[in-house]
Amino acid sequence: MLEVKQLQVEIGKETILEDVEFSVEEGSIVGLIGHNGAGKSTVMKTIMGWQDKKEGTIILNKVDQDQSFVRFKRQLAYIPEEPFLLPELTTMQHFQLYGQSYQLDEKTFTKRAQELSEQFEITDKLNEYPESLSKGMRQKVQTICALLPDVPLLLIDEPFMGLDVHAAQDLQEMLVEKAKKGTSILLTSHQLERMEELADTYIMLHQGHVAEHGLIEDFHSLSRRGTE
Ligand SMILES: Nc1ncnc2c1ncn2[C@@H]1O[C@H](COP(=O)(O)OP(=O)(O)OP(=O)(O)O)[C@@H](O)[C@H]1O
Repeated sequence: MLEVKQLQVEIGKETILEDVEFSVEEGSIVGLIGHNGAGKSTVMKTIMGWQDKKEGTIILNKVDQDQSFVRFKRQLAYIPEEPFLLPELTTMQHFQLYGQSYQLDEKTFTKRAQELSEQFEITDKLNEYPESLSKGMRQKVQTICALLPDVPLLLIDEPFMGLDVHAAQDLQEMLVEKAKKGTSILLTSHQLERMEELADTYIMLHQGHVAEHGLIEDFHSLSRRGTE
């Protein structure tokens, strides 16, 4: 589904990612794990095209990022670590912007926007601008934007960070449901217990390299062994 090959990223003179290779299967949840600064967000941003790569190929459902960027991009949605909302748009206008850019038909858009707003309990915030929302609410708006379209791949950076316990649990269940229906999910989280519950496989980055990868059960035993 997603194939990342020989990815190299430089920022200024520094090599941030070197020879990063991994793949994500259809309907699987892959946890991208690593210390602060390991390169997790850079992987996400490079897949999104927010960060240039020096070398490597990124292919999603046979569409090469370098050859057909618009077709590539329409197949994925991203929830960045920090909510990235436009100050001049209300919550609903953000949803509409995403609905249009992913070409959702009106009926599907209205149904999903309503369902997700109810699930995330922000129906009373639809006409508010980002500056009057709390951080957690902005995170919810950003999350809903990414969940509105049914894309083959979701990239999610620290999805549970700003969310309260209930919202985090709801989101976890929604992601599992999405994956069951065939969506592939690549996510980062420092909340390793949640990652162990959610992910099928893991990729551990260390200083811009893939240090380890495997089934999440094996990560579980490794992390336990480390604390014993
Ligand atoms: N715009 C930038 N300019 C310079 N260096 C950067 C920039 N963005 C990232 N880096 C560097 O790239 C490295 C990887 O950063 P990245 O944000 O990908 O790490 P991360 O694994 O997501 O960390 P965290 O867990 O703290 O979110 C770090 O050393 C960081 O300082």
